[in-house]
Amino acid sequence: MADKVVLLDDYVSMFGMRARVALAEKGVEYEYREESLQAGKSPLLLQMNPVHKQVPVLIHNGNPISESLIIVEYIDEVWKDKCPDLLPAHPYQRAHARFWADFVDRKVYDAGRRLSGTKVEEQESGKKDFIAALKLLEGELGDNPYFGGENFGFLDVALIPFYTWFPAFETCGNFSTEEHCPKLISWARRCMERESVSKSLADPKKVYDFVLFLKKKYGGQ
Ligand SMILES: N[C@@H](CCC(=O)N[C@@H](CS)C(=O)NCC(=O)O)C(=O)O
Repeated sequence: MADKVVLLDDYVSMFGMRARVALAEKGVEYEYREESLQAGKSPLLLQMNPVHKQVPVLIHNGNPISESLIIVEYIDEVWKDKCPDLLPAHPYQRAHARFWADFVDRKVYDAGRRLSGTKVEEQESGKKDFIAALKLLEGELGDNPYFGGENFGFLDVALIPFYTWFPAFETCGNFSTEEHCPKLISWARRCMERESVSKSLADPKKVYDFVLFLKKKYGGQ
């Protein structure tokens, strides 16, 4: 029997984009179900992710998998024969890739949320922390084409969706990521040359519109 794969997602979600990129890398066909979170959560989302009630959720033959990094690992393990593994083979390198992906969630996401948020007192510290986190990631990239070395891998999948949010962050914080982290921007452009990435990521203009919508909703300027 053919696999039935469904992705519950929100178009502008950086976490959902990770699942989309990983599925595209592996050439997995799936049904995309947009959860318009502003309009409320669907009964299916609440049933499939009763703990966090968040997207993305991957439903594979009826079994739900939540949390974007866990989803990417799951996709990598299940569709092994489709393309080179996203996670490295060596346990130390796997741990290293997971460490930096976790860093993206703790530092980059958190700083971006603050810098594009509505609390003026948090915006400046968010901007400072965002640039500092990207500089650390740029150091981790070094002179490699990808975080996975020569091959596009797990940390590339974890970070590249944030690139679609950069214009919104830059406009909110009045700065240029490229001025601070030119090598990281070259990396992002390299990733965008992959069809699996370019066809899976959101349009940055729509992301920016979403940020403006949130600002208006929660009372920012
Ligand atoms: N750690 C989660 C974060 C997921 C997340 O924050 N999803 C957001 C959309 S970007 C969501 O569903 N928000 C609705 C809510 O939290 O109620 C992951 O990596 O999947």
